[in-house]
Amino acid sequence: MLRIAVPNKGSLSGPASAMLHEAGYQQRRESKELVIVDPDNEVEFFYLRPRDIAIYVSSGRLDIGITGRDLLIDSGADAEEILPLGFARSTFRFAGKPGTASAIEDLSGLTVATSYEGIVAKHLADHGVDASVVHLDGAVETAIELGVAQVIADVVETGTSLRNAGLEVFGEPIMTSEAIVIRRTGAAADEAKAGQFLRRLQGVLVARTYVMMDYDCRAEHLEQAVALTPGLESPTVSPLHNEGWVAVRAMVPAKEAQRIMDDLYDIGARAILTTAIHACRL
Ligand SMILES: Nc1ncnc2c1ncn2[C@@H]1O[C@H](COP(=O)(O)OP(=O)(O)OP(=O)(O)O)[C@@H](O)[C@H]1O
Ligand SMILES: O=P(O)(O)OC[C@H]1O[C@H](OP(=O)(O)OP(=O)(O)O)[C@H](O)[C@@H]1O
Ligand SMILES: [Mg+2]
Repeated sequence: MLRIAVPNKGSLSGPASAMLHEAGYQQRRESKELVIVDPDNEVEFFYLRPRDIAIYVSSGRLDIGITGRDLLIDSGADAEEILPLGFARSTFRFAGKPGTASAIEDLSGLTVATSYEGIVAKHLADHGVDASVVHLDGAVETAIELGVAQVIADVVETGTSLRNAGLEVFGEPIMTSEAIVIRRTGAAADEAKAGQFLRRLQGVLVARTYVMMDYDCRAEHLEQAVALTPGLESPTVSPLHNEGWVAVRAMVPAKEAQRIMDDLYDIGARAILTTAIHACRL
């Protein structure tokens, strides 16, 4: 049985369970369930605090976990990223009242409030800056107004929380984060069950980001058309009953589908269709 840690709360929880469900795994029916077994897929899911997941995985008691890259780095746990999942994207940044600081060097002698003490302390040390770090559990934007710190370091997605607190980011982003799959550092990469789990998630990522495109074009335009739709390996080309015409089928990035359809039309392709990919195994 493969043992997998899944976030039980917060920004990662809903999208992680949705992705696992899309990959064909059973997920919990209500938010108080702590452990569920999916016997058909021989997987056991443990719903844990996102911040604790790297620690469980590094201990070797759980094989795989879904967490945030920032949480993994902050934990300092002996676990490694094996697959980025493309949701819960954020940057991790310093912010303060306008005019407080414009670069990390300005933080000498100041106090930084954060929920990610591990990341911040290391980042300051790497830059040789001697600042104090105070750990807060959340809502760190308010720490400045209440005089606990002059500066914060926090997760920024839309920037709304900072704006609402009258704060501005400064300096270079400390890191960028997203949801990731982790395993214990150096754990066997090709372990059959873990490999199958990763292939399923990769299949979901591809199904979410690609569409299937079909079109007809004149044989003499095929090379031009194929340059627009190279596919993942190579497009399928089949003869049409009408002589001199071929049918082409290739996967294309969903974001570019409309532009590619326009370009194909311009070179004379017709009957251009896109269809969603429900699931895939590359
Ligand atoms: N607004 C956000 N947008 C995108 N990702 C976010 C956001 N807030 C937190 N995250 C990401 O979620 C993970 C932190 O999850 P965690 O559950 O600890 O905090 P949370 O989502 O802020 O939940 P809560 O504060 O309600 O406990 C990190 O990887 C962080 O980058
Ligand atoms: O840039 P934004 O789109 O505003 O998102 C970033 C905010 O979201 C998270 O807060 P959350 O609501 O989880 O509260 P918390 O600070 O108590 O964790 C994070 O800690 C930031 O405060
Ligand atoms: Mg939060």
